[in-house]
Amino acid sequence: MEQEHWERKYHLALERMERDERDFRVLEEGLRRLVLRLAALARGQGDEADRLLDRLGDGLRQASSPEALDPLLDELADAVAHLDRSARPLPDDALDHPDPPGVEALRVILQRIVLLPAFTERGDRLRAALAEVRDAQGTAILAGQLADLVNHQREALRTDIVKLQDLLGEVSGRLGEMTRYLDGELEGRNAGAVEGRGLDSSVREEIRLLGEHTRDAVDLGTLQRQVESRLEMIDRHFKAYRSREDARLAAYRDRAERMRDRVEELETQATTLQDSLRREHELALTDPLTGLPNRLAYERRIAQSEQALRDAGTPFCIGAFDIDHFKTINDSFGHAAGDAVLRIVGQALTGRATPRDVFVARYGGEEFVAIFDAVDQAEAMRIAEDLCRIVEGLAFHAKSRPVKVTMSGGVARFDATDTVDSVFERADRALYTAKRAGRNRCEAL
Ligand SMILES: Nc1nc2c(ncn2[C@@H]2O[C@H](COP(=O)(O)OP(=O)(O)OP(=O)(O)O)[C@@H](O)[C@H]2O)c(=O)[nH]1
Repeated sequence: MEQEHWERKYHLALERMERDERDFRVLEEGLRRLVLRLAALARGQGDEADRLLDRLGDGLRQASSPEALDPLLDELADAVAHLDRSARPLPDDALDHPDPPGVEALRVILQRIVLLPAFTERGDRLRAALAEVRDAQGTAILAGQLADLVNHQREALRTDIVKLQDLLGEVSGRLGEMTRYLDGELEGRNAGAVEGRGLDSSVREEIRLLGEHTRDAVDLGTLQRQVESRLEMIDRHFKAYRSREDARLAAYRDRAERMRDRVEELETQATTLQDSLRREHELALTDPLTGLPNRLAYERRIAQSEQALRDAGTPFCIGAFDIDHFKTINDSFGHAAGDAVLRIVGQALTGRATPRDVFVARYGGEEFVAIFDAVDQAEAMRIAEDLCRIVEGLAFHAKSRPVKVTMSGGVARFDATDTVDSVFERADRALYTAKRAGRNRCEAL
């Protein structure tokens, strides 16, 4: 509202000045006529002066502006200065008399001049000068002064108008820019909203003061100073706001940067932790000697098979395996050789010869356990015997001597009434049956 108020005020001032300029044009025309009439009055002072007055008359009719008459007026004043002192003076009452028309016109124009505030001082002087006009010389000088005055005021007026237009352009541009900036700020950013509102109210206050101070400004200079000082204040608020905003943004970026670093650090830690947990988990489920799944892994795995049987009716069997006369290997070739046998047998049981869906784990000591998913007992037996053949086929040497390694197995199918323990117990019994039956073979129960 305040902005609208003073903008309207400036536009009014501009209109007034344009009106004044039109008045000046009328004034200029009046001056032209006045000089012609004064020239007519001055006629008869001498041939030289008359010739000049003729030229002045022509010049006045053709000249586009009073400045163009300056040289002629100078010439005229010069010629008049050299006239015979006894030349005929103007009649004493020439200025008071309603006639001749030149004097009346002069009066009218002077009245207009003195009505304009900017002319008051000069108008008074002109009026005084007018009272002194008694002869052609005085007439020419007065005409020159009038021309000067009009030119001077018209130039000053034009300069003022240009200045005012520049000022208005600057004010509108600056405020427009600021308004757009503030609109964007207040709309888009919550964090900066408080600061933005602070700036907004400061700017509004400055605009209010601007309106208040300029309301009473009487001339363009004062108006300009007021506007400039208010704009300077607005600029200062704006810059302070921008520097606070920049600082806030820098702090925010810094915080964001630190947070990103921290998140990266946490992500790395989480990955490391995950890796180590996975390793721990694998270790917990792996037999360290053979690298095979251990008994715990077997227990988890058989729970899954049991679940598949209960959910989808998928049958499965298990096999219990034990290396034959393992104690003898230990006793004959040492515990390390026994360990080597365990490793080699373990690798053979989980190697390429074993079907992919057969799960084999080290159960403990020299015992292994297998889960045969989705097969009946006969198929499980066939696979178990294959495994025994694989072990039998291993070429193991200890102390450069070939050592015969064989394995016996017992197979049991997981029945609906079975538990993990009961099925294992049956497979184990089948294993001992195989042992009793001569080893290196498999039995099923
Ligand atoms: N080297 C080694 N020996 C083990 C390990 N675990 C158990 N043993 C040995 O394995 C042997 C098992 O022997 P037994 O249970 O008597 O049976 P066996 O000699 O295999 O005879 P059968 O099973 O009847 O054929 C024992 O001597 C244990 O000390 C092990 O991790 N490494």
